[in-house]
Amino acid sequence: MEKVVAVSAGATRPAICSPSLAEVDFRTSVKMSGFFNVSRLRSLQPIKALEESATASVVQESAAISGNNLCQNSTVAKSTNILWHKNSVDKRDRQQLLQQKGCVIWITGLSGSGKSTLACALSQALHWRGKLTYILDGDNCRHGLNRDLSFKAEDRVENIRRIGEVAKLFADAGVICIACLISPYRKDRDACRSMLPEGDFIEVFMDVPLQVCEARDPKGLYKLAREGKVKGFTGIDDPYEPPLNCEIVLKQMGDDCPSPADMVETVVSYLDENGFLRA
Ligand SMILES: Nc1ncnc2c1ncn2[C@@H]1O[C@H](COP(=O)(O)OS(=O)(=O)O)[C@@H](OP(=O)(O)O)[C@H]1O
Ligand SMILES: Nc1ncnc2c1ncn2[C@@H]1O[C@H](COP(=O)(O)OP(=O)(O)O)[C@@H](O)[C@H]1O
Repeated sequence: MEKVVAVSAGATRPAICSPSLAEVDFRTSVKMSGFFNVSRLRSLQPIKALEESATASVVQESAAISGNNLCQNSTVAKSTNILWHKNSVDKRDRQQLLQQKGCVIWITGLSGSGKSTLACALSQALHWRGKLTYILDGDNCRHGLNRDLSFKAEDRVENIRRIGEVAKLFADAGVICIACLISPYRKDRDACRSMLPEGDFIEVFMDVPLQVCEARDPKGLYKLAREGKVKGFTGIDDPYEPPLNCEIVLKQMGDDCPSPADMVETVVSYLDENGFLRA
């Protein structure tokens, strides 16, 4: 796997700015050409052939997209007598429409390491390039989808698994899905990786020292954890397992943390070089 280390802040990088007219025009034309491609595809393919291919590939599709590795995950499958329904519009069609490849950018790191800041800046930069993104933020998901989960180990495992499953659906929709959650356990991040086709899970490690995160402490939670008022806080009295071999490491160099714009550039370059920004 390729490892990219971000340069330290101080290097001159273009600032994130609003879209130019040329970019807006490009965006419009991408949408239009995508629409015509899919319409043409559908009109050329007889309905019967579509139905046959739908039935024939029940097993393949469920293995590729659904849960062929469900048993490796934390939950045991309890549903029985279920069949996978294949749709006539598939991931390739959606990617053609969007002129991009669906994938998951999984941002992991301590609280305060800058996960949400990067996710937000990255989503904005890609949006301006006409790319469809969606952010799954751990904090935000805990307001709804994962509101029943605490921070004890088994609930964190389930939090990671659910976000992994949702991220997989977004990637299948052709979207560049940005998941940003502490996800402290290596095994569970790897389980999310294994849900996706090879190469489509891009793990980004915010390699920021605990002291820096603690000094930032934007929510005051480190202070509460040090005072013993919040128990089981990651990095203080709960573990964080850094990735061993992830795609991108965004590392603090000396006293300088790379700026969000530098980090965005590193990730966008990776996406570009690996073909995710075209169909
Ligand atoms: N005990 C404990 N440990 C760590 N974090 C805590 C805890 N309690 C609350 N918070 C806040 O919840 C945010 C982390 O949620 P995640 O869903 O990303 O966590 S995890 O992946 O399930 O470990 C995290 O947000 P971020 O700072 O954005 O990471 C914290 O603000
Ligand atoms: N690259 C950066 N350099 C300096 N400060 C940053 C950087 N990224 C984020 N921050 C600041 O650090 C704090 C935590 O960032 P946040 O994105 O909320 O982290 P996380 O989502 O990992 O908890 C915020 O106050 C944010 O403004």
